[in-house]
Amino acid sequence: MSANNQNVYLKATRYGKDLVRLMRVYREGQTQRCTELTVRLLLDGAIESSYTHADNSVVVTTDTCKNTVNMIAKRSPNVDNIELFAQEITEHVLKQYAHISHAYVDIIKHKWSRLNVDGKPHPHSFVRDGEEVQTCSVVQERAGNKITVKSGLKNLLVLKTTGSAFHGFYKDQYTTLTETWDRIFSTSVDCEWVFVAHDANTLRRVNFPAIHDSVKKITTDTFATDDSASVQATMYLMQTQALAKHAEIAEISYALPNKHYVGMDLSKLGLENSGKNTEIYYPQADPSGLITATVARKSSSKL
Ligand SMILES: O=c1[nH]c(=O)c2[nH]c(=O)[nH]c2[nH]1
Repeated sequence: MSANNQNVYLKATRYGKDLVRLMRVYREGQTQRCTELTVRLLLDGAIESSYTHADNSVVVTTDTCKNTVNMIAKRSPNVDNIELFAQEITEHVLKQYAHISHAYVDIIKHKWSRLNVDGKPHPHSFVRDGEEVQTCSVVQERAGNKITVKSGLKNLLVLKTTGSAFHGFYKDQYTTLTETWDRIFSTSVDCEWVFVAHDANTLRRVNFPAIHDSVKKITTDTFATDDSASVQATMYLMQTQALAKHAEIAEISYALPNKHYVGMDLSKLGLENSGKNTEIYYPQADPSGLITATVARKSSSKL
């Protein structure tokens, strides 16, 4: 049966190349820098006929999408500034292909930190010191040359051994959790913030790496120093501080798993391991709590 006979329509399209992996090395005399990325480039536009009429003439191949990422990486001085690099890709795509109306770039930047040898930064050696990644998501639209930029950090694993409580929660016949005034708090930070401006020139002036470092510092400083009443309350504190400090950020979202560490019952071994004497915990793989929130400005400020 032909699809044209059905009472259906093509509602949304988007295609391109995912998992484009690359390592960019910058050689600056004796010192070298490197950036490892995983990139996704998706396109949309006047491409309906490729789905509905097998018309490949409108298809910029996904192979070309991969080539585009690698070509821009080769000629760009900004690969380590992933938000700028992503904008260079979206801008190229809209200039090059008149029938493409939207370009979507998502980037994951993997962690390589410079190694120290005898206390000195080594010129060309690096270490993967943690699974934390930096992310960004850029959408550029031909109409009005509108650009949306999101930045993020993911998989930042943190833990504190005290300074966290959880009590006064809603109780009914299904509640078995005991209240605590002192517990381990551990989470893997997943955070994303959206920038206010919508044109390329304004966004070019934003110092994305500095804002990333600042949001990370607000996150870790607040995590460490807040006398936490709950994951919810600590998260909200992080969000309000990030918005207070950075006028460029329109809204900020977190997803924080509550990675439970449960005090072990060692009473059968004749050992006291409860209350203030809890020293041995079981790190529970699952389930974990999952607390999320987005905090935005009531009236969006301008850059
Ligand atoms: O900080 C917390 N928030 C919750 O919503 C919750 N629920 C729970 O069982 N423990 C916790 N901890």
